[in-house]
Amino acid sequence: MYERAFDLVLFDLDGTLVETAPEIMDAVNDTLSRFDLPWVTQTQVNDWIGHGTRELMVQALAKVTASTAEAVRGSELLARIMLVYDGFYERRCGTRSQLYPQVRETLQALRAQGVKLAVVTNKEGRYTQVVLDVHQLKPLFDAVVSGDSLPTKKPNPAGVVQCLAQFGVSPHRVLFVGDSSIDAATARNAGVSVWLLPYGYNMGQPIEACAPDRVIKDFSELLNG
Ligand SMILES: O=C(O)COP(=O)(O)O
Repeated sequence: MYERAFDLVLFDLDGTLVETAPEIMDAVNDTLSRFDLPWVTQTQVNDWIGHGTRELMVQALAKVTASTAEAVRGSELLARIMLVYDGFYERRCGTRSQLYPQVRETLQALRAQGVKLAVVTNKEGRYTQVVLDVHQLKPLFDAVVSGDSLPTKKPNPAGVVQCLAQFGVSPHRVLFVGDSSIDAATARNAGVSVWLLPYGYNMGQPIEACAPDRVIKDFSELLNG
């Protein structure tokens, strides 16, 4: 039984709470089509998720224009692409994403135990809100920190530190639940425990390589631990 081992549990979003990659790929390819550029594959998109949507598009553009990420980052094309992506992502969001098994039930059970819950994602705020709204997740969280909420993103621990301060919780009472080496590094940088799920987006690497405190097979282990 969980028995309040943690007073605050922080969750990554993409690949942890929600399987988002299929519709992200759709929106990326909608956008690339609009600019007469070739499509990218699902595997490529999965491996680019983790550093925020803008960075994902940097990688996609570098790939399809045979350019470098550095050249794309400063380009005027990227700015125009992101504006177009916004519209396509709005339309695609909720069409092919889904909560992973037992996510809603587990979040509700943790709340019933008095555990504070927060999302700490590198996804930009405008996209985070769309995903949380579409899946009716907002009421389940006490705080949401997105990739552009603060001057830094994960693996910088600032988002975690902000949540600790907001809820007055010390690091040894905090758990980070994620799906990637970015989440593992974030938790370590903040001095909190980290449990990782193997089914998300970890840039093609096995989750064990991140050396989390635990690898859990699904959300039920957050309650039955
Ligand atoms: O949008 C991204 O690339 C990453 O989002 P995540 O931090 O929720 O995995």
